[in-house]
Amino acid sequence: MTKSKITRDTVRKLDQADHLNKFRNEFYLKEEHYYMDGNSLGLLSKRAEHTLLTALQDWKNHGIEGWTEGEQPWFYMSEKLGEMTAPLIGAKPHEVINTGSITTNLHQLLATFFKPDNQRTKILADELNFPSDIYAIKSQLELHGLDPADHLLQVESEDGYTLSEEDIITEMSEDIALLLLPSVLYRSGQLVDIEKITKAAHEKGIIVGFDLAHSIGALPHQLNEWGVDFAVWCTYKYLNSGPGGVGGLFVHEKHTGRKPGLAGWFSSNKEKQFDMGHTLIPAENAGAYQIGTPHIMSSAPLLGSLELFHEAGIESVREKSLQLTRLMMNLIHQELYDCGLKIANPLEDQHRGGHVSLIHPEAASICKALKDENVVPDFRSPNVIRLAPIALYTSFEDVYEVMFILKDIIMNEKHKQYKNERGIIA
Ligand SMILES: Cc1ncc(COP(=O)(O)O)c(C=O)c1O
Ligand SMILES: Nc1c(O)cccc1C(=O)C[C@H](N)C(=O)O
Repeated sequence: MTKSKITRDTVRKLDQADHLNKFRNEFYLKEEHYYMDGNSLGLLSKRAEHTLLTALQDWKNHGIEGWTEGEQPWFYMSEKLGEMTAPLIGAKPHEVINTGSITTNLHQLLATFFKPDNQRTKILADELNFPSDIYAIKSQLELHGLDPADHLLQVESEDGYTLSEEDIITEMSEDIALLLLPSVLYRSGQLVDIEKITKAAHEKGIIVGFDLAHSIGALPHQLNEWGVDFAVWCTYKYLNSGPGGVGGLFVHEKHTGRKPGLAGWFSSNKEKQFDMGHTLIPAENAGAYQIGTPHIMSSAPLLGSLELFHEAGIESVREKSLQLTRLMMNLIHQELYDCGLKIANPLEDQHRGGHVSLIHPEAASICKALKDENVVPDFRSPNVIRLAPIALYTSFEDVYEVMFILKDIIMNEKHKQYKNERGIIA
């Protein structure tokens, strides 16, 4: 933690020295408004707006021919997005495709990779993962006639917020077929060591999948080098593709040719697709794991959004993100030490993702008070306030302002006028 006092002057100097500062103008930010929820839904950029409008224009100008004509031909958009995403996750272009959502892609890849046999019938996961992932695992087990109560193992958390990598490795027994973990835990923001876990699982003959929802666009990955078997993610968080934006998936090239568990005509080799045969000839790349017609209007914004990541560079994004979250934690130590807040995310750079996670017994009412003061946090039941300063559009001075607004709310008990319970969307 820093020793010298952080002042407004300190943070202004950080903003002046910030070479990502120029990207702020690319986004629709409201004046005097502090958006700290880009880990749930990122903000609209002008580039994303432009590529979405271009898709509409292509439809207007070309009708059905838009599949192959126009500025952004729809037939190849999922592959193009995959290519553009590959550098963000350390993948080869043919290992990535944008399609579906996290949950549907997870169903697809569990159907593809989970092949219980006499020896291996179990899936290893953790008790802190997002519910949808666990629901998908349970339904896939049931489709195989396996009872989740016996065949789903969930690594327990000691503190209710973080996982011990050693505990995960200890659970890797001979009867486990597949391991699924989040890269960054959605509540606490803990970053799991993907390389270490993958290596340990492979030594035990276990297939490894990761849910990158809370790390893609916030930090770099090396999925190909680390040998991860498959991964899924959404693009509406740090990648700013908009609500319901297209998801993505990665299948390591060592699995090229593996038959998709859930086939559809968009799993086809593109040259053969319109032969309309009843025997699927799958694409020879990650495209094989698509199912049906791509959702073009939910994919097009990502084209523009990814341009920004290419210009900024994911290493620089991570560097600034760490600086922002470190500043936030330092200000908590300096200004909010007696506000009853506890930092739930790991403090070390190599163990935390892109958001800061604060625990407070009145977290729900504090979040409501923050919203009324033009700060957008999010609340996760029962007691977590998540704050995500985003490298491409949050300034250091924004973080400073937010911390003083939070201090004022708690010290002056402004949150007491709100009910300490969640809203419908938390
Ligand atoms: C870790 C994680 N997994 C899964 C989901 C669900 O994703 P989707 O609704 O896009 O399928 C989310 C967020 O909604 C998430 O944060
Ligand atoms: N996917 C969401 C949605 O459809 C509505 C509201 C929020 C979300 C989210 O993405 C929540 C997010 N995954 C989380 O970490 O809590």
